[in-house]
Amino acid sequence: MAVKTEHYSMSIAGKWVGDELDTLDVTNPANGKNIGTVPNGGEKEADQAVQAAHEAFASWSERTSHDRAGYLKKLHQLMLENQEELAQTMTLEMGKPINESRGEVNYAASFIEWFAEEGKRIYGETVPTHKEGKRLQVWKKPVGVVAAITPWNFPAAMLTRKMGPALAAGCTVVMKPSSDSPLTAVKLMELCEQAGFPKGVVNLVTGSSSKFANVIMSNSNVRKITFTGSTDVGKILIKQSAEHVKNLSLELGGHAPLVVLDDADVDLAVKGTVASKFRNAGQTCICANRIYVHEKVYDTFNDKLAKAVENLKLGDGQDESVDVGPLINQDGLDKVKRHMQDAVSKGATVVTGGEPNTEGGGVFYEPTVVKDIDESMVVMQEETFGPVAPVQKITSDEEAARLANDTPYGLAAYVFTENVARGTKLIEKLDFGIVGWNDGGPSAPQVPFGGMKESGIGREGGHEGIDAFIESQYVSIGLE
Ligand SMILES: NC(=O)c1ccc[n+]([C@@H]2O[C@H](COP(=O)([O-])OP(=O)(O)OC[C@H]3O[C@@H](n4cnc5c(N)ncnc54)[C@H](O)[C@@H]3O)[C@@H](O)[C@H]2O)c1
Ligand SMILES: O=C[C@H](O)CS(=O)(=O)O
Repeated sequence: MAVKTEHYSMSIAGKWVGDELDTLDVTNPANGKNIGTVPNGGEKEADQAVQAAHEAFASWSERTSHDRAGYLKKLHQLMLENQEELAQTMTLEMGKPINESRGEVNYAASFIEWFAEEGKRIYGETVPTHKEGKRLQVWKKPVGVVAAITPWNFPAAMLTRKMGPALAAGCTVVMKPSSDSPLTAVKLMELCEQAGFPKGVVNLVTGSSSKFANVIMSNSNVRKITFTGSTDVGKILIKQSAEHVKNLSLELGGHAPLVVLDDADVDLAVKGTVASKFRNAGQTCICANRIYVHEKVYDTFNDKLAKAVENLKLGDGQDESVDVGPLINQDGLDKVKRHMQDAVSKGATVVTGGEPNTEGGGVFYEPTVVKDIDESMVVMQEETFGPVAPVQKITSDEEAARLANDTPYGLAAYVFTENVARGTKLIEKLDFGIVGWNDGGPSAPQVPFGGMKESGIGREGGHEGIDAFIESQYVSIGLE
């Protein structure tokens, strides 16, 4: 794809705006080249977007769910028709291999499709009365204006996983993507415009996150804030939300354990480990971060995993044959290097990989397997967010459960065993919102995705995913 440095705009109240503002550069992490600029929006633009969403809310929420579904289904169709442009944009701005980007577009579109229909199933209740002359009902209504803040690692899916249910429920939306990957959001906004969403129903602001947060936390017209990103930022937002008791949904960081028991199908476990660990160069919230392998299969697993990892091709995601792209930026590379230096200094052994590669201005790290790991190493304590598979030996199911749960995080976990009883008993002990059992890729639009402990509050996707955008209104009807 020919890369030209283009300026892109924000969209507020159906108008493309912000061209008078300073700009933020968007950089291709595979080569460090500037691929575009977006407006560096501030509090004024955030306020304007909230006002536009507020003014559009009454008419949008009064439409029927079937009418709203029509717009969402049109957006779904446009996303699939424009899959290649969305995917190419995604790969250019955040490095994901092009085939993964194409997959993400389909995944992102699936949330729009699924929630177009789910919006038709927002049922109220009639509650048996306790008193003659009274009738008790529970009505469901859209929460109102929704502010959505999203991360860079899934530039399309993290937005549609929020805007899909929000719009289906009758809410209007103000989106603020990561400044590391705003261009996919711009393209998505263009498709919303083509789908015919009324002006102000969907708005896109780019620029300062903290200024955007200041506005959405203090503006009474914002009734819901939905955030996906790191636990550290999530904690900042929780504190900020206290002053006006803002309704928050949080999808935060992970540090997934992956447990291989001695009766596991080792080939399947290796396949699942590669699928989970090296997707998006290890930069997903549910990547296996800590791998625990029973001593009886430890050597076999490590040998097979190393062979599989050595077959992974590292390079520019625009190359169709590449399996692992760059990290998002130098900070991401530095964190991976820090984790590896700490592990090796404490006795870990690199089985394959283990080196950074910044040739041509990119920020790459070789797909890596490292063994002789123990829990004192930082790689087993902090989310690495990179293509490093640290493997620690275990001797029992009990030790597996103890080590797996020994983390503030609780997003995803993986268990490989062929024994139903062992798997059931182990998974029941795990404090994680998502568990892959003999499966390294659990995500889907129709299931509740989210974490326990410091991995978040609430769920996205599935029946539960639309609840975040609905208020229950109890109506007590006197018939005297
Ligand atoms: N649980 C999930 O579903 C999920 C999904 C994707 C990513 N993540 C997590 O996100 C992290 C990686 O993404 P990231 O680097 O973009 O995370 P991040 O927390 O640095 O940024 C996320 C978003 O928040 C914005 N932001 C940053 N500081 C802010 C502030 N003070 N106030 C308001 N907004 C602010 C950023 O601009 C970005 O848009 C990882 O921890 C990953 O596990 C979680
Ligand atoms: O990075 C976090 C994403 O939610 C992972 S997934 O694409 O939903 O599996």
